Amino acid sequence: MHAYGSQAMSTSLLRVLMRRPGASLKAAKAAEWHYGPTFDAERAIAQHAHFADLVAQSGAEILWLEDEGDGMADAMFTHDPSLMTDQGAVILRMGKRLRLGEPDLHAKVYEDAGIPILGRITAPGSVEGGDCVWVDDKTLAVGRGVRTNQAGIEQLSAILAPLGVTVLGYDLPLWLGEEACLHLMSVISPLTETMALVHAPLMPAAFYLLLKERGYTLIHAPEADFAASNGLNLNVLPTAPGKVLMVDGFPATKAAMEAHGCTVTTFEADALCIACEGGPTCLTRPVLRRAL
Ligand SMILES: NC(=O)NCCC[C@H](N)C(=O)O
Repeated sequence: MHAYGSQAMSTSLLRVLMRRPGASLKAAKAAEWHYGPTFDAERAIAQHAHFADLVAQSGAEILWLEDEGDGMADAMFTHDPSLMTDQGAVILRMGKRLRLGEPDLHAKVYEDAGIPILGRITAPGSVEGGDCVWVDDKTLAVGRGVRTNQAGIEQLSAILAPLGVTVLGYDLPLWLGEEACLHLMSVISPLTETMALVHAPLMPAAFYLLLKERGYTLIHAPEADFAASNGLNLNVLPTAPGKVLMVDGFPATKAAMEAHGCTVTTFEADALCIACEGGPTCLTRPVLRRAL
């Protein structure tokens, strides 16, 4: 079996790139990184360790990056600096200035692991992984917003065209402003190949309609949970179809997924996810997903 490859969001997670937060997170100033009032680096590190245990227990092999003090506090959100395809990785370029160094970390991991790199997004283009959603294995939806721009979408489209992949760009709203993190994945988490948890009011309308046309079942996450969690109730990681990891404390969202047959495991993440604006999908870059 190949040790890489994924053009899906919810098939079984077999291999994943993660970065263990450490010295850089401890040194991070919340105001500079736009972290919220519940930020506490020591607790975030402990919560990340528990989350990583759950990922490992799901059966996924974790490729680890270590945080030894390079100053890249957000690099624990490994979903964003690269994208995986069935043919290899694409190295992205971050829209958040403080994160510009991260794609090189991913390029090195892939080179060391013998995973081909298909291309790289270059200035003035920017694309973050959190803005990319595989609708099916030949259709990639990309949110155009504060983090991902039109130049980036055009570059990504050219890199993926030889794979027969169509890239569709959708405008995101500004919502809480330029400094905040609103990715396309902030308003949708695929749960199976045809079911997703969504926050419809912030979804690009044309994207919402595309999913309905494709026969997706859209589960509307309770709006009170979305507001209370800074949107992190919605950011759930499938480790297999219908089997997800989610941030603890939002039972109504959990119940909505369970009512659709999902198995949901929660972990405490107030200091990690809610404070740092990134959930379980953001903390993981799937390297290998397969339908088993
Ligand atoms: N895919 C994601 O939604 N990633 C979350 C990234 C959070 C990080 N603090 C950021 O602002 O980029």
